[in-house]
Amino acid sequence: MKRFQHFVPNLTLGAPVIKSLRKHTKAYLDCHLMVTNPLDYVEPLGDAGASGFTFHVEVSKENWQELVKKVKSKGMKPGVALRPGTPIEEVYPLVEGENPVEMVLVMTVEPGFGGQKFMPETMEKVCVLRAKYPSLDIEVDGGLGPSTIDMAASAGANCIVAGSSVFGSPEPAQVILHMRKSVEEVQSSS
Ligand SMILES: O=C(CO)[C@@H](O)[C@H](O)COP(=O)(O)O
Repeated sequence: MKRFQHFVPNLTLGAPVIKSLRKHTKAYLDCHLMVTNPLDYVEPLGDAGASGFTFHVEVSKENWQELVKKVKSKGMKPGVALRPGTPIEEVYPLVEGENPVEMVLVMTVEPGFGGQKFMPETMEKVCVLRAKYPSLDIEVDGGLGPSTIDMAASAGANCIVAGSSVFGSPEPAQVILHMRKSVEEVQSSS
């Protein structure tokens, strides 16, 4: 097994992958930086054509303002992510600051691996955020699929990250459609 990122700065899915994808698509390329030093990746990812740059609040308490400024200056949308055990209050200053993040990613599993079980207790954070910030983009990531999407959508999440449920399905388009509908239904009823 090879471990990248700390001894060397490479990421398995880093700027070279984004650069290659960008040649073939105009799609929104959402990058979630599960690293301790996100600042080091702003320039390479921006130059490669990333659309969104989400860093973790747990590692950015000292420099989030600088990070947000730099991310915006590279034409990307700044987001902040938090682990299941991190209190939601920690992101408030980043949403309410002079130069705010534009998306909050509430992790619904411990970051690191696909295929984990959705943690329903994280939905309380989504509800609190949605009540406080009606127009904020709220993303959820981990264990999302047809059996969990309604919980996330009704809590107020509007950006859904899904791996196993989509790529493990014989009908990925149907799974995406199902999740999209669930989010749209909540949006049209509120
Ligand atoms: O990488 C992580 C968590 O860090 C995963 O949560 C994937 O982003 C989504 O995978 P599934 O949970 O949908 O398999």
